[in-house]
Amino acid sequence: MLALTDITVRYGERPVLHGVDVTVARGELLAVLGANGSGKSTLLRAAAGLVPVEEGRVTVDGRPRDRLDLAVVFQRIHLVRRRTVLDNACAGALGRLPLRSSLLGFPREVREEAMACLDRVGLADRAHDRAGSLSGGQQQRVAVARALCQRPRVVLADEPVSALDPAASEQVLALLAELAHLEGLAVLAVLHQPALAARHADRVVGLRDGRVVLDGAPDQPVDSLYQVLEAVS
Ligand SMILES: Nc1ncnc2c1ncn2[C@@H]1O[C@H](COP(=O)(O)OP(=O)(O)OP(=O)(O)O)[C@@H](O)[C@H]1O
Repeated sequence: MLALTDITVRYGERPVLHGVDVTVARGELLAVLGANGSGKSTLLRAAAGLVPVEEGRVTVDGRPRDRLDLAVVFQRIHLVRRRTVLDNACAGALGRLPLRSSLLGFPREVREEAMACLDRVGLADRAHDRAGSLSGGQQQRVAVARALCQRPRVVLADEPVSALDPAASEQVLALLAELAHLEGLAVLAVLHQPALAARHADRVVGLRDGRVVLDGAPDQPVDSLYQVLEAVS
């Protein structure tokens, strides 16, 4: 479904991704692991079209990626805290609504769809509360509902649980896996916790210095990704 092929990204003169190939199948949760600075977020941003790709291509089902194909969930949860949970979920539909209709308030069918998305993440009963009154884990689930309301085929999650406690992290990862498995989405999640990836992902990709150095079973040893190269004396 999602294919990143031969992706090279440079920040100024410095290459940070060197011809990276990554695919995510429909119905699959792929975890991207790697040490700080290995290029995980840059890979996700390249997939989302948020950084210019010097070489390579991003396709969804073999076609050049369309902006609406992909929804992004960030580590820092960007909800409008003083608006309701439902309004925040509705915002996922903005990309396909004419400007005028969103200025007048979300149409009924969008509100119904957003309610269904909130139900999907287990938060329909909080729909009319202010988003800012929810816990961090609940807010991240609202962000997932907003992503779903975009009707994407691919979900890209950039360290979605880094700010959450262990129980909320398990819940959000389990939700992302469920969306992949039951809704047939391709989900790519950048993670800092190999143990979470082992429990929830279908496959892991490991990056080191902007290159893919492992790709396979989620419970394989990944220590080598985090080993600091010892200085040669
Ligand atoms: N906007 C930017 N301008 C210049 N260099 C950048 C920029 N963003 C990232 N980099 C550099 O690119 C490299 C890869 O960064 P990236 O954020 O993709 O790594 P990461 O694996 O996600 O790291 P972390 O785990 O710390 O979030 C790093 O050396 C970083 O300093």
